[in-house]
Amino acid sequence: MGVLTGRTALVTGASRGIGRGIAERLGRDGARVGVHYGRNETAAKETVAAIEAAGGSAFAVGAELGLPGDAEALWAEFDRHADGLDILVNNAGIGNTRPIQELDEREYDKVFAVNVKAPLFILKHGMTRLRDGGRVVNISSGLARTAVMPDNMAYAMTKGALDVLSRDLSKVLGPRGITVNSVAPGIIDTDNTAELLHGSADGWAKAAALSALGGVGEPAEVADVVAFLVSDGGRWVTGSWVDVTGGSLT
Ligand SMILES: NC(=O)C1=CN([C@@H]2O[C@H](COP(=O)(O)OP(=O)(O)OC[C@H]3O[C@@H](n4cnc5c(N)ncnc54)[C@H](O)[C@@H]3O)[C@@H](O)[C@H]2O)C=CC1
Ligand SMILES: Cc1ncc2c(c1O)C(=O)OC2
Repeated sequence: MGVLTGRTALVTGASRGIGRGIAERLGRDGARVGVHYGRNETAAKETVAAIEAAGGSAFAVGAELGLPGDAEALWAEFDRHADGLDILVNNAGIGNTRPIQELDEREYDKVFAVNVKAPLFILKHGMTRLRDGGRVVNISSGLARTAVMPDNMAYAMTKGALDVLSRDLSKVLGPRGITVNSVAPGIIDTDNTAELLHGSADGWAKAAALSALGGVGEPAEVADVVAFLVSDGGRWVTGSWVDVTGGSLT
């Protein structure tokens, strides 16, 4: 019996990276996990298989985000597998945008559609499916609170907006005992940061130097904090912004 036995979770963008790490952890803790993906069904099925191989239960939920009607399409797909849920993790996101000098309206609209609009409407349509006492975690970024990478400003702006969603929605859902928090990773070793970390000889060392702990994070380090917030132990933490940057903001 895990601490989440009997709960149902949905993790968006769980086919790889941080989302996959969170999905695998919640599965190990006993939750039945909806593994959402945009296009890569094969990778999502690998995540489902990994959860099952570890003794857990999971199902894949396909829906491309950033398009009109995306949230309703996601829930229609989710409803085929489960009757309501206890835990929603909005993790899917586009991790990089070009510097303001090169940014065009298309790129701006896309990153806001995926990183801000989709979580808001996933929550609007998911609130009715989320059971009382439930949990919402939105994956933000340390960049919402530091100007260390101003060339990625449009991306950072989306996470600032997402943090306001976490804060204000905590008041809306609080009366139902549902907590809503942002979890903000620093640099984590994923496909999204492959160019930053491995694209130059000193990429990894420069990234590690940003953190007080002198390292680069792994998806499991984010997943461990999410696992706490969604457990019973996290019941009095809501509307909060949890720094999981390894001390990159100090
Ligand atoms: N890797 C890092 O250093 C950091 C990542 N983050 C955030 O963590 C979250 C996950 O990032 P990573 O695992 O690093 O990235 P990743 O690029 O490896 O994974 C992103 C996930 O989001 C999904 N996704 C992206 N666009 C989508 C769309 N249009 N429709 C449906 N799904 C879509 C992808 O399918 C993928 O599963 C993102 O919200 C990112 O902003 C925050 C801080 C640092
Ligand atoms: C603190 C910090 N440094 C670098 C990066 C992020 C971050 O949060 C991020 O989200 O993508 C790259």
